[in-house]
This record gives sequence, structure tokens and C-alpha cells, in this order.
Amino acid sequence: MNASTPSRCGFVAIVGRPNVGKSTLGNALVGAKLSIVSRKAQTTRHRIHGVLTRDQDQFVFVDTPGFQTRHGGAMNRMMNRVVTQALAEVDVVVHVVEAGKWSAGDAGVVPLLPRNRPVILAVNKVDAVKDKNALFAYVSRLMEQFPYAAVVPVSALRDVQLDILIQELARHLPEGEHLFEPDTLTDRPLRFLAAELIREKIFRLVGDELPYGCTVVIEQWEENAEGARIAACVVIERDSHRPILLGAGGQHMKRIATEARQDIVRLLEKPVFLDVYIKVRKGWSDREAALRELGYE
Ligand SMILES: Nc1nc2c(ncn2[C@@H]2O[C@H](COP(=O)(O)OP(=O)(O)OP(=O)(O)O)[C@@H](O)[C@H]2O)c(=O)[nH]1
Repeated sequence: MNASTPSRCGFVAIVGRPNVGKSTLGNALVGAKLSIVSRKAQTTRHRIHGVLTRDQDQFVFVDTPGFQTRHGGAMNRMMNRVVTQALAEVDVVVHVVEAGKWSAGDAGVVPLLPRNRPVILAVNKVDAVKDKNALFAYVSRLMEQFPYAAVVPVSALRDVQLDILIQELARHLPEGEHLFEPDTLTDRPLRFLAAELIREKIFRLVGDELPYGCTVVIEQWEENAEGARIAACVVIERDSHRPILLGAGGQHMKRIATEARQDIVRLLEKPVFLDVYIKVRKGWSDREAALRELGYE
């Protein structure tokens, strides 16, 4: 860290139509495992995807809802509002497109891009492009669509020009203290994050209906090179909350477990067997629950 240079820290959103490589880019920039963030971080309004700290610069990558989902009609309009609001709160936006390809999906993203924030166009998958002249024409056309602050051709998959993209992003970070400590990867934050992922799925699906929320406790965590076996317990306040969480035929719990498992697989980068079950808080002191949640037995 250079003492004469002020530290910078800002929120970055990666947006774009499905399949352009947003997740690949996000993971290439922060490393999949850096999705682990401290609890303090979770209090921000954004869901943090990962944090990249480089000397005096800290980039906080956030997940933007709406770009992960594919809805139509009224749902789409509502999601678009959510997206616009979310993007108004970040410091820099990366709009990802696929080199040489432009579809209605890409065109649909442009009106959602903020006008009062720098938007950097990342032209991804350049490794798959043979004709570099065609790429130049393609980029020129895109620059007429929106006043991008910069255009960077990259390959998220092959790590081409990602350092240039990071430099461009850094130019737009506001000066300020770093919000996160550089993370240490230990078992405990992984357990904690797995619990957070499960809780997030519950919150999304039935959050409105669960009056006291719930606590997710990781009860078993066995991991080796081949995979992980995880048992998680959802602690609810009352018996009457159980059917809310289960849904008809247990479909809610199935969906929660499936979606959480997919995220945990991404986090651990290995197969995961996840068992999620429900317990009512009888015999659970708050303190005990809190301690176990943090990984203390
Ligand atoms: N050739 C090439 N393929 C890439 C590159 N980046 C991503 N891909 C591939 O493109 C596909 C989609 O990548 P994702 O990162 O899942 O795309 P996404 O935009 O997050 O997709 P959604 O989750 O559907 O919105 C995957 O098969 C990636 O391996 C790249 O730089 N070059």
C-alpha cells in the first residue's frame, strides 16, 4: 500500500443478458471463493458477490437481481424497476456483451443502464472471435448505443485483459476507507456463508410469511477432496410456521434446498450433498443458537 495514495472503495455491478459470461467474469475478478464476506457486509442493501482488494483499491462486486432471472410481462417490468434502483446505488456498472453477438436481450439491457454513473462495456469472449476487424466494427456500433465510459474487450474464461478492466474500474472508485478486511479462507466462514445462502433462499421464497424469520444452523459439515456432506437445520419459532416453510407437498423446502445446494457447489467447487430439515425452537436458547450458527459447538 502506497501511503501517499488515498484508498478507494466502491460498489460494482456486473450486468448483461443471460449467458454473456457475467458469472464467469465476476468469479474471474474476485475468485469464486472470495464470495465469502463478513457478517458486517451483509448489512448493506446489496447482496455481495465478492470483494477484490488490490493495494489501495477495494472493489465490492454486488449481485443485481433481475439479470439472473428470465420473466415476462408485468414481472419483467417490476424486475426492471428493481434493477434500475439497484444500479443507481452502485459506483460503477460493467455491461457485459458477447463479442460479435447482439440480440434483443442485449438491447433490453441498455435502457436500464444508469445515465448518472459510469458504465463500462466489457466485450467478453474475444477468445472465440477470429475476425478482429469485425470486432472493431461491432464495438463501434455498440458505442453509438450508449455513452459508455470505456470499452474493454476481454475474455473472462481465458483471463484476457482483465487487468485492463480492473484498471478502468479503479478509475471510477470513490475515495474512501475499505469496507472489508481481506478475507481469510477457513472452514468457519464457509459454514457461515452456507447458512446465509440457505437463509437467503428461505427469505426470498417465504420471507413475507414468516413473522419471526428463522435461524439456519449448520449441524454437520464433512468435506474432503471428492465432495461435501452438509446438514443444515432451519430453526423456526412456532409449530405453525412449519407448513409455511414446507409449502404444499414440501415443494418450498425442496426448492430452497435445491437452490442453496447449487450456490454451495459453486462456493466449494465440488459436489455437495445437502440435507435441510426443520426444527422448532423448543429447547433452543438464543445464545446456543447464535453460538452454533457461528460454528461453535
Ligand atoms: N469462449 C468463452 N466462453 C465464455 C467466456 N466467458 C464465459 N463463457 C461461457 O459462456 C457461458 C455462460 O457464462 P456465464 O458466466 O454462466 O454467463 P452469465 O451471463 O452469468 O449467464 P446467466 O447466469 O444465464 O445470466 C458459459 O458456458 C461460459 O463458460 C469467455 O471469455 N470465452
